[in-house]
Amino acid sequence: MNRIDQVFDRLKVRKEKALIPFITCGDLSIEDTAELVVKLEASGANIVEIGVPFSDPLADGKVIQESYSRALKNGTKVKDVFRCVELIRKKSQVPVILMIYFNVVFCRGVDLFLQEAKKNGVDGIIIPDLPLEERKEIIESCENNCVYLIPLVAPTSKERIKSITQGTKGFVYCVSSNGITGERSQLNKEVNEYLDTVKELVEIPICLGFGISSREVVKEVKAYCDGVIVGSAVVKRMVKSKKEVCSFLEELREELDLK
Ligand SMILES: O=P(O)(O)OC[C@@H](O)[C@@H](O)c1c[nH]c2ccccc12
Repeated sequence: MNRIDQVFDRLKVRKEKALIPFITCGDLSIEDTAELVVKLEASGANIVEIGVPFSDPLADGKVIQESYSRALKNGTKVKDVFRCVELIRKKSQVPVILMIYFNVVFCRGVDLFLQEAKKNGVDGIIIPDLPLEERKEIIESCENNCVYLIPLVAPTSKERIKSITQGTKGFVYCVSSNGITGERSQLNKEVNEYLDTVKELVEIPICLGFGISSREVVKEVKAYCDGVIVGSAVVKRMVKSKKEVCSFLEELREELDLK
């Protein structure tokens, strides 16, 4: 069974929500990135999303763009990302999802990429710029390797939500608002209705990401989704100190667990 399903099954029984931090691979050293993932799990993360640095991250805001630039400057390549997951697997079974731009997968070769992902212990991938025409080939290869392709839906997806999510597994990533990643002081007011709409259309868990940067925002949305994804707010703290990221996660965990 895929580790992502195991996590959501467990959370469902306990009536808990998933906390999913995003970090860039290779902004810190590969060893430190792996060590941080283990610490994030101990601080309350249920799944970890790891960004594969890319030179032209068109869906990302300033914080993640700059983190990717530093990681690329450090020489981070796809093989280093796999090595990082391999290191994580020596110490932890936390589900790992790679956030990766299509070009990087394509250059490696879809099948080869997914075989390596599986071999090193990756559980899912998110490809924000995946053209629908290319999806079939990727989904097939994902199936063969038991790696889940996590679909992304946005408030503008509307009647396409069903087709975007069809045949996908793990969870649906609901983007809170159009635009790029990055902290927002407030989420758009209709986010709860949008989450209710998605929930009605899909059978797998739904998680919300984009602009979740504080305990207050988590409090507002937690009842409407099965988990939250927190990127820029984590990356910003990660470069300051690992301790700071961990206490931030503990705070969000506490909020999610408040009934
Ligand atoms: O940074 P934010 O606003 O907290 O959003 C999560 C996000 O960082 C992470 O899931 C992510 C990083 N890069 C992406 C590209 C597309 C979709 C999602 C992402």
